[in-house]
Amino acid sequence: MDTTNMTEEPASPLGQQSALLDALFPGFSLLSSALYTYTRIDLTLYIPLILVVIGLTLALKYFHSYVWELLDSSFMSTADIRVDDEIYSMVMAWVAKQGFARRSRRFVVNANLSSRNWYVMWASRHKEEEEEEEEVEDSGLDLLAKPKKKPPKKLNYTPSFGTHYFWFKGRLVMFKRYEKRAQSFASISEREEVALSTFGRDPTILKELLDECQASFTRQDENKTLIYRGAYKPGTTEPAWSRCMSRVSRPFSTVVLDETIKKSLLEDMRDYLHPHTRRWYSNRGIPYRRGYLLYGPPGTGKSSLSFAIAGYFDLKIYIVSLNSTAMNEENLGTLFSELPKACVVLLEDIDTAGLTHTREKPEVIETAAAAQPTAIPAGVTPGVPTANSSGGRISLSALLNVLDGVASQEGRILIMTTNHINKLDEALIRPGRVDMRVPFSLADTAIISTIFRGIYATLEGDYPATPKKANSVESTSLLSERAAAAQRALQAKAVADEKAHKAAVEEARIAALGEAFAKVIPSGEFSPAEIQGYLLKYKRLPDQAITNAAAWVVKKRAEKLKQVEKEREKEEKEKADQEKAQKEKLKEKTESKEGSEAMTSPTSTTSRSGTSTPSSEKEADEVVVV
Ligand SMILES: Nc1ncnc2c1ncn2[C@@H]1O[C@H](COP(=O)(O)OP(=O)(O)OP(=O)(O)O)[C@@H](O)[C@H]1O
Repeated sequence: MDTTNMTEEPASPLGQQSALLDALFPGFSLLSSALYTYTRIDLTLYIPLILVVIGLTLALKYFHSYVWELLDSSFMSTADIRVDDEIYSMVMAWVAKQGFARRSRRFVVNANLSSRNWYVMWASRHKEEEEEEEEVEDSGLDLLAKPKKKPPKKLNYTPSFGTHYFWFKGRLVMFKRYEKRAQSFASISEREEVALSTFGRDPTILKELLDECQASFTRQDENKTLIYRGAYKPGTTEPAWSRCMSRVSRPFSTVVLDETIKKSLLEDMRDYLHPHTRRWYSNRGIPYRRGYLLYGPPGTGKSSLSFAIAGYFDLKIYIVSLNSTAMNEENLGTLFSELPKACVVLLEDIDTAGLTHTREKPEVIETAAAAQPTAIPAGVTPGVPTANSSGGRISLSALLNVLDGVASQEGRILIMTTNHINKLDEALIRPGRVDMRVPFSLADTAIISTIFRGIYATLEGDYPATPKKANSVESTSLLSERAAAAQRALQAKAVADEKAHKAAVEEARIAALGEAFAKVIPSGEFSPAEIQGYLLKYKRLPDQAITNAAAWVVKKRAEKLKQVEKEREKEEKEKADQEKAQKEKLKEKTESKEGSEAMTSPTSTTSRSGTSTPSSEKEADEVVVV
């Protein structure tokens, strides 16, 4: 009897089906035979069941997404939020403060201020400001006390990709953050998309939510000047304004400037920004724009005044860096066309912007710009800079086109600052482009003492308030309520009077010291920035500042002399180098000319004069050339 066949394992029932199943589910036969060997379970028997389950799952998935899509398109309202729009930062900053974001199990964490996302910067900055406030409250008056060790910076959390649910005003809202697969080349933060949805066809609740996000964002910016700079939109080479920071608005009074100039500047701007003025301009066909030129030596307050103006009129400030490597006419035009209706546009140090000083050669740069209309990698503008003879990327004509062009938003205040007004082309500062010129000068006696008073005046919030004394009236329980109130009022008045008297005495003392200081500092020799820098070394020691002022003047003069000497040497060296280079160029030219003459000689020389050129005549030629 052949026992071999009896002891043999029964043939696997997979048989011929295995090839087909393997094609459908790779590795199926392997898995099935392994399962059969160890558990004696024949998977092929379950295939119909497995297929039904898979089919059902797919059908359910399809049905679910179909139903969801139907629901989404017919019964839901959705707000799509673009990541390159400011509202994105507003929504994310709001979301970061919500409970559902804090409880989220999958989240995005940001730690650093240099994050691309403005909302992170915003949130961190506000946290820092809150911490600073707390620090001020906690610290005493001991200025020599060792600073407390700061705790590590708090992290910011926002929900990660997926759908997150939360309640807003009794309605269920979905916060969806997902990846845009179409842009798989961009970084993950640039690919993301955000949307807010709610059930119901009425989107009012979403609009209310977005309003709240905006309100909470802007509430933090009260009394602040918002500063914007040109930047590329995330993941693109399209220029757009990007909010780079917000600063506590500088009170106009802290910029020291001739009072009449200040007053007329303010009146002019107030009139320009008046709601009726726009109509006045349009009725007369005059473009509703106004330009100001602030000129004067460095450190005299031009930028400070620009920021103070923006703060005073509660306008955003847009800073244009004409020197930026990524700036060209096209980008500048786009940025100007995207300015809001009323704002301050600041073109700083316009004389150093490398504008061509003529309007005759614009075609060179335009050709170059046309050849390179898009795809400017951040920080690089290939081709364009070389077209500009003075090294800038924008020609004067291009800038003028942008300033006057149809794309340039009406209603803006244009402020240009310069240290060298005489270096500017007349076309740039002609009336219509510059309607008011504001001179800034080195500090005279009045400015010196004003700066001194500004530094040493005791202002609200300089020091923590002294702890309140126990109210003696409270304890006198025998006094009637009315008498106690009267006494309290009297006491408060006495305290206020005493405070006012002390403040007046202190003010007079500082004013006298300011005058003494102004006598030591020569008028018209130092900029307000230099004087402020000196006084900051003696922040709380006005007497010492006066005592050491004369020595500072001597030191500063020596430094300035040295600087002038250095600059002169540099200029002389540059001049000598230029002359040398010119001579070498000429020499090369002459040599090549001689060479070509020698090659064509004697025919050419004979044809010119009929005789061979005598050496003396050749020398004479050379002299003429030189
Ligand atoms: N007129 C001024 N009044 C008050 N502060 C001033 C004045 N001038 C300069 N300062 C102080 O000096 C510093 C530098 O001033 P600012 O940047 O405004 O000068 P600037 O004229 O714009 O200089 P630059 O031409 O170099 O850009 C600031 O901190 C500012 O507070």
